[in-house]
Amino acid sequence: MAEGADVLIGIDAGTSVIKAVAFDLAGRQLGTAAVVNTYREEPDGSAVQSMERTWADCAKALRELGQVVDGLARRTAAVSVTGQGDGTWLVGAGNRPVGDAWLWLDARSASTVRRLWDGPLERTRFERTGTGLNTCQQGAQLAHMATVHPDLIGQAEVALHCKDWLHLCLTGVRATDPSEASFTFGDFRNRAYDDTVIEALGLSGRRHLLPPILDGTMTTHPLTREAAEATGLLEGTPVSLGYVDMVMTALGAGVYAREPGVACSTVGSTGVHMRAVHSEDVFLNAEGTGYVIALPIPGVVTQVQTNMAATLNIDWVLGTAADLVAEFGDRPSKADLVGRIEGWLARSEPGAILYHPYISAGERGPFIDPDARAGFIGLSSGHRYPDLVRAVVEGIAMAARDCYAAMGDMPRELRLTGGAARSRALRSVLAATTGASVRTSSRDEAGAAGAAMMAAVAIKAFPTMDACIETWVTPLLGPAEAPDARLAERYAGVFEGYRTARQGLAPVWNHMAALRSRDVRLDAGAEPAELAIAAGNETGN
Ligand SMILES: Nc1ncnc2c1ncn2[C@@H]1O[C@H](COP(=O)(O)OP(=O)(O)O)[C@@H](O)[C@H]1O
Ligand SMILES: O=P(O)(O)OC[C@H](O)[C@H](O)CO
Repeated sequence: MAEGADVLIGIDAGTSVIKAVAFDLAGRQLGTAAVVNTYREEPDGSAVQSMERTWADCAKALRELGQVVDGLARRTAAVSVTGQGDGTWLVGAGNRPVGDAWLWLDARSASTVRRLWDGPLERTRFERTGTGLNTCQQGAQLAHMATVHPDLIGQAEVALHCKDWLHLCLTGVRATDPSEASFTFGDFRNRAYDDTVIEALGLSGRRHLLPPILDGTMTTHPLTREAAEATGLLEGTPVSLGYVDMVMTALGAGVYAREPGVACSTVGSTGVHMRAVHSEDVFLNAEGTGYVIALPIPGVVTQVQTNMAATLNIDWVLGTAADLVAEFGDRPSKADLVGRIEGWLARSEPGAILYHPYISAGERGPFIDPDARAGFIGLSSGHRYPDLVRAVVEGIAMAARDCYAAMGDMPRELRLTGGAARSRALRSVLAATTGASVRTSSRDEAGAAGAAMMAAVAIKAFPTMDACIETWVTPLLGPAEAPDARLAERYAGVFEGYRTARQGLAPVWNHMAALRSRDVRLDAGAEPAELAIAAGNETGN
C-alpha cells in the first residue's frame, strides 16, 4: 500500500444512479458522489444504455468525489467497481463498444428463452449454474442475438457485463468476475465456465466471446493514464474488479452472518432476496428458478430469488400521479411524492387490495414468466389514491415473501437495504409480511461498501473477508424492528390470496401477450387469427 494511502473507493454503477463512494480503511464513509444513470426503454421490449455515456458518467462521479474528499487522488489505496448485473455489453476492436448495451431489463430474448427451456440440456444447465434462465441474462441475450442480430455478435470480440466494461475502461483489461461468470455460463461449485452450460445455451461456437475470470479479492490492475486523466485519480492506482452488485450490496448489508436464520433483502429498483450458504448446501428447486451467486468468500454462495421490479412499482404509481397533477400546473418532484408515502400509508387500510408488482415486463422470481404483468385486485368505489399506494407497497412485500417461501423457511432476521429501507412504514410492512425482524445498516451505500471491501482484502488491509466483515459490517447494524403481530396475521391471509391469484392469472397474461403480438403482426400486414385463453405458460410454483 502506498505511503499515506488511507482511502478505498467503491463504485456502484446501478440502474438508476452511478455512485462513487470513499471509505477509510475501517469502513467509515468519507464522501459520496452520484450521477443519474440514463437508459432507454422501447415498446419492443428493449432496454438499452450507451456504453460511452456510462463510462463518462462513472468518470464524472469519480471527479466529483475528488471535490468532496480532500486529497483523494493521493490518498486512494485502491478502487473497486461493481454494477448492475446481467445484460450484454459487447466490445469490439480497439476496445470500442458494439452499439448500446442491452440491460437486464431488456425483454427481447423472451422467444429464445422459451425455446431454450425446452432444450435437452436445460436441467443440466440449471443444476450447474443454479440459475433459472430468464430474459435478463447474458446467456439468453447472446443466444437471441446469435439468431436475430448476428451482425452485432459478428463485430464483438468480447461480451462483458456493466462492471466489466467499467473495469476495462479503468484498466484496459478485459475480464469478468466469478459471480456473473458462474451463474451465467458456469458452475457455482468451482466458479469456472462450463462447456455443457455453454452448449445448452447454443453458444459453443461463441465461446471466444467469454472473457477470462478474475477474482478482485486476489488480483488488482493499475489504473491507466487515460483513465487517470478522465477520473482525476493517479495513474497506477490499484483497481479491483468487484462481483455483481446484487452480492456486493448483500455483503455490505450483512448477508454473511454467523447466526442462523439471517437473510438479506435489497428492495431497490429490483427485489433481491438471499441467504448465504455453503455451496454444497444449495437447494435446487424442481421448477428451475432463482439464482446462485458466489460471494467473495471461498466456498460460500448466496441462494437467491429475485423479483424483477420492486421500487420501480413505487416509481410507477408516483409517476402516474405526477403526470396527472402536471396537467393542472407544476409537476411535483419525485422527492415531494416519496415524502408523502408515509402519510398515505397511515391513512389507508392494510391488506384491503391485492397488487401484483410485475410492472417491468415479466417476472423472474420465484416464478419465471415473461408475460406476467402488474395488476390490482379488489378495488371498490371508496378506494382512493392512498389505498393504491399502500397496495403497491404491500405488493412489493408480498413478492419478497413469495421469494422466501420458494427457498424454504422464512428468515428470522431480515437485513434490509435499498431505497425501501429508508422508510419506516415500508420496513414495518416488510417485517409483518415476512414475519421477520428487520435490521438496517447505519451506512447507506451497501453496494459501494461491498465493492470497497473487496479492494480492502485485495490490498491486504484485512487478511480475510471474515475479518473485514467484523470491522466494516457488524458494528453498523442497527436494532431489530420486530413485526407487528396483528399485521403479520392479516398479511399471512392476504399472501394466500396473492399467490393463488398470480397462479390463476398466468393464462390471462399469456392471452394478453398473444393479443399484443397479434397486433404487431397485423400492423405488419398479416391475416387476423382466432385467439382464446389457453393453458398458462408459467414456469415455477
Ligand atoms: N423514503 C422512501 N420511501 C419509499 N420509497 C423510497 C424512499 N426512498 C426511496 N424510495 C424508493 O427507492 C427507489 C431507489 O432505490 P435504490 O435502492 O436507491 O435504487 P437502485 O435499486 O436503482 O440502486 C426510489 O426510486 C423510490 O422508489
Ligand atoms: O441496478 P440495481 O437495481 O442496483 O441492480 C440490478 C441487478 O443487478 C439486476 O437486477 C440483475 O439482473
